[in-house]
Amino acid sequence: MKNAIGEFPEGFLWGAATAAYQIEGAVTEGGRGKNIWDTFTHTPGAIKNGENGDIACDHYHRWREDIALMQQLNLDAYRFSIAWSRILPQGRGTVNQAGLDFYSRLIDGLLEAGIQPFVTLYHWDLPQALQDEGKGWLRRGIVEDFVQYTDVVTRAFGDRVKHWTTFNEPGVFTWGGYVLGEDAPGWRMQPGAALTALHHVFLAHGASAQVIRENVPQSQVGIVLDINVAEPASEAPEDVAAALRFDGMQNRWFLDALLRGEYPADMVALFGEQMPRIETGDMQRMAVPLDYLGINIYRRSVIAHGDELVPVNYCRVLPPGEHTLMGWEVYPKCIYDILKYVNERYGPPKIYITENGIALPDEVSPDGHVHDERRIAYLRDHLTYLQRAIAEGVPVRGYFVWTLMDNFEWALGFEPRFGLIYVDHQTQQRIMKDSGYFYADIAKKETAVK
Ligand SMILES: N#[N+]C[C@@H]1[C@@H](O)[C@H](O)[C@@H](O)[C@@H]2O[C@H]12
Repeated sequence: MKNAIGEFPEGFLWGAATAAYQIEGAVTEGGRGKNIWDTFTHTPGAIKNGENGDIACDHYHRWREDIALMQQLNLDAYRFSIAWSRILPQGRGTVNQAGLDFYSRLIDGLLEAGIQPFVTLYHWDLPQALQDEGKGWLRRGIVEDFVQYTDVVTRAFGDRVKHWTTFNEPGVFTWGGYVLGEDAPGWRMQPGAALTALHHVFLAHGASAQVIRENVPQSQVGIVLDINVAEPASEAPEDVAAALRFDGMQNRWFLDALLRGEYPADMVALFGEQMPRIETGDMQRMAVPLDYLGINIYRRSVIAHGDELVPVNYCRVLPPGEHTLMGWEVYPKCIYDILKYVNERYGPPKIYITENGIALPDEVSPDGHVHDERRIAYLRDHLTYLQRAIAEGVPVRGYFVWTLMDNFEWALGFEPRFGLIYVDHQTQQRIMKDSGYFYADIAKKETAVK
């Protein structure tokens, strides 16, 4: 198909992405159990401006309106996550039928609108009961809980949902949740805790993939990683070495483990005593074949030696130039660089760009519109580099903007606006931004030439 950016493969999917906790709200409705983000956001000082996702975008009640907006965007696909604690309020055991019913209605609505559902099983919102019972992902037994959750939802929706992502950004929620304290459950522990949690997530991923394939004929199974090419801040040996350690922690730890069944030797040596306990067969259990790799990409990573983050000892350098409301550099070539990096080293069968977008201080102009020219430029420039990577043979089969609508941006609350659709979080009014009209034009199918 051809559009204003250029030529894309036939069947290329134009989508947008969200996550349950960031948009649904209704946290005490429909039998939903408490999760770790409910707890974390109500912890004083944890979230900017003391904000939380109790209401968020009220998507739980407004999903029909939101599907209509997806149709206006000409979306082929919609990536969303299921809240584990809506399905299994205590994390395991009794299934909440009202939770299944909500997602069933959403999936039926998407299909009726001609939009393919791409489901993420876990986008950071662990049932609080599992956290309370045994420190959440630090307990190896959680793998069986995730298997039960996978079994319930794939039996319920596998007749209509074919694309299943097990985890979103496992590195972020383990490192952020168990080391940096920036994400739920907000623990500041040793990197060893994050590595142990991550090992159990990898095991849960492998076990979940098998259940998905057993329950869903013709399923497509993948995982979403935030991979990022590291550039040394200078030619100084300590910066070059720091960039290699960043590449090891940010990229090879995940790609080697999940695609090759081994942790990278240089990082194993670096972590030493902090390595997780690996039981016989673990590495084979996690390295199950994938139908696709999801990549979230926002920026490049310029890395220098740093003394804080022991033992990886790297820090990010922010180059001059345009920056987003997240304090991230705008560097569109990052999408080309990461796709070439992954394809040349790992050669996954299929890749989706599962998140790409920019946080801006969007405002409604007196004319009632949101003139977000910078987001249009960001999307246009990244898509241009994406098209170049595809033209050079990288098997990218779809692109999902982060995000459909302005939502709860975790520890930063509602201030960073990433949406194609503006949301007034007081009134819940939705307004299509100029970038939404731009994206709708990109995504629209060429009208058949009569
Ligand atoms: N920050 N930021 C925006 C975006 C976040 O809102 C998503 O939930 C994550 O998957 C990923 O970090 C990217």
